[in-house]
Amino acid sequence: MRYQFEFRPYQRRFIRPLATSHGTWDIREGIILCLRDETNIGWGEIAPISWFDSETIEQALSFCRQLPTEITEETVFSIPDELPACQFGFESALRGLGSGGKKNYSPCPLVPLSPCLPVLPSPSSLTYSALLPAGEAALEQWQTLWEEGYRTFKWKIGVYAIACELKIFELLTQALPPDAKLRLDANGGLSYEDANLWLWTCDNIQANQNRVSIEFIEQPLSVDQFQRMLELSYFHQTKIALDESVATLKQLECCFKQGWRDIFVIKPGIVGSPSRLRQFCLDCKIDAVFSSVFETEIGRQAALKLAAELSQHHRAVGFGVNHLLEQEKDNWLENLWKF
Ligand SMILES: O=C(O)CCC(=O)c1ccccc1C(=O)O
Ligand SMILES: [Mg+2]
Repeated sequence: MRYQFEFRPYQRRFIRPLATSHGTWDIREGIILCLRDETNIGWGEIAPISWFDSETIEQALSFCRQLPTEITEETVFSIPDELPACQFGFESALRGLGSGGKKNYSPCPLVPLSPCLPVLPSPSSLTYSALLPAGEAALEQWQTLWEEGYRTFKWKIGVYAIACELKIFELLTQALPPDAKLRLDANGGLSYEDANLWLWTCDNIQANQNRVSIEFIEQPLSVDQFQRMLELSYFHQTKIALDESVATLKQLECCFKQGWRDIFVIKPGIVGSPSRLRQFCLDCKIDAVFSSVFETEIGRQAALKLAAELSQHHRAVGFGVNHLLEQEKDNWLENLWKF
C-alpha cells in the first residue's frame, strides 16, 4: 500500500513562558503531517524536545524533506530510533488511516486537501493533572484550576533557591485541600543533598493524614545519576518518577532492567514507536504516568489514546496543559495547510 505524504512545520507561543530548571521555553516548534490513500486520511504530529534527547526539530525536518511524496508502511516502520518523535508522528498517522480517518477528511473539489480537525472528546476514562507555574505563582493558580475540576497538580521545583521553594511548598501544601494530590518536578536539577531534603520533607507530610498527598517527585537528579535515584527510592516513602531518564524506549527498557520499580513518566510524543511502547507496557506492567510534550490537538489525541489503553495504575495524565499554549483559531489546521 502506498500513501501520499505531506507535512507542514508550525510554531506556537506559550501564553506564559514555561520555567523549568533548564531555563525558559517560549515557543513550541513542531511538524504536522498527513498520509492519504484514495479515500482515507491519517494525521500525525512530530513535536520533539531536544533537551530530552529526542531529535531536534531540524533533524525531524530534514527527515521529512528527504522522503518521497509517496511512502509505504515499510518506510514508517523503518524510521531509526534516533528519530523517536518522527516514529510517533508517522505511526499515529498510519493508525489514524486505519481507524475512521475518513470522517476527518472533507473532500472538496477545489481544495483537494481540506483537513478538518477531528473534534474528539478527550478519553473520559482518564483524569488529568494540571501544571502549576514555578515559584509562588502556584499559590494563586491552583484555585482556578481546582474550580475547573482538577484534583492533581504538578509544581516545578529546582527553579529558585531551595529555601525559598521549601517555604512556598509549605504554604502550598497547607492551602491545598487534603483530597488534592501534588506532584513535584525537578527536571533533574537537584543535588543529591537537596533531593534528600525534598524527599524527607515530603515523607513528613505523607505521615500526616489530614494533609494533601504528595504523589511523587519527578526526576530529582540528572540522567547520569540513575543509581543515586535508585538509592533515594529505597530510602524514602515518597515515590520517585523517572522522566528525562526514560525519555526514549531504549532508556525505558534499560531502567526497568536495572531494577526501577517506582514510577515511569511516559511522553508518547517523544518516546518512540507506539506499537513497541504498547508491547513494553503490556509485558512489563509498569507504573506509568502519561504526559504531554505540549503538542497540538493532533499529537494529543494519539497520545491520549495510548494513555487510556496503557495506564494500568490509573494515575492522572499530565495533559491538563491546554491553557499554556496560545489559543488556536478553530481552523488553525486548515490555515496551516494553505499553500
Ligand atoms: O507532565 C505534565 O504534567 C505536564 C508536561 C510536562 O511537565 C512537560 C512537558 C514538556 C516537557 C517536559 C515536561 C516535564 O515533565 O518536565
Ligand atoms: Mg518532568
